[in-house]
Amino acid sequence: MAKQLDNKFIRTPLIAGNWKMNMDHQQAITLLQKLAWTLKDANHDFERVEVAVFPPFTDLRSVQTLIMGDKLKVKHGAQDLSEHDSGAYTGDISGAFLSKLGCEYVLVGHSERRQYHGEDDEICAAKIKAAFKHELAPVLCIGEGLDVRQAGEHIQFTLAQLSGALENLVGELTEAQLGSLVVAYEPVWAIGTGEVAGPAEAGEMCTAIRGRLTELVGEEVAQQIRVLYGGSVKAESIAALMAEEDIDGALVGGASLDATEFANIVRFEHHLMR
Ligand SMILES: O=C(CO)COP(=O)(O)O
Repeated sequence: MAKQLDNKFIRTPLIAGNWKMNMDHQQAITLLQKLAWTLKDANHDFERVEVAVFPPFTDLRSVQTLIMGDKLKVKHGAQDLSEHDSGAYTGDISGAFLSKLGCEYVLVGHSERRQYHGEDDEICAAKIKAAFKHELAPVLCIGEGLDVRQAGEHIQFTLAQLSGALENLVGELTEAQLGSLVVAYEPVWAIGTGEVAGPAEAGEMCTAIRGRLTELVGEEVAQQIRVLYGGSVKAESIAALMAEEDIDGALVGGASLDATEFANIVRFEHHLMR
């Protein structure tokens, strides 16, 4: 979320861990407990840097129970949702169910869903709408593949994904809803490869995303929307990324499965003593 100070919006950094298809519900409890203890020992200020985890669907009830029971300040979300509320959609998960499980966020259009499940901008738009309907803040994932990057067309490609998902929705959403949106720039060539985008390159893209958001929703709302970077983020690379003006956090994959490493990413301002 963003706070207004002297007519300037201060966006609270968000460090989010996308566990993907890893950690059953028992492993999820162990990982989340270790993360919570590590951050508590470091006196982490969750108001200063927000922390969220995105476990597999089967873990969400266990995660919700642990967070509620131990009053943890870690937030949680889901990795996907159906564009439908209920009905004959075998295997799909409704945003209504996710909201009941305490989810505050939901990923929409992750590149792996675009790749393996054929999710396009139209489906992403429908999922964003469903997310807001069920009071979930959507995290819209966009980003180019290696071929597009090598062709030097990565900025227009990524901005087209952003516009494709949002432009027909803007008139139906409130400013509060739009301001709660999160956009995650995740260049596909950096996901799972160990090749993190350089801060300048990631920063340039996120500034371009902020510019397109301004065109779509206006300056005031665009300044509230957090733009994250994702793609091989590690404790050693996060600080330089966060120094970029339009990067408000990270969507972390592999490194989020290691509580100490992820806690060091969260504590990017002052890494934990190893
Ligand atoms: O896809 C990602 C997060 O959603 C990034 O994954 P990695 O951090 O493993 O590259």
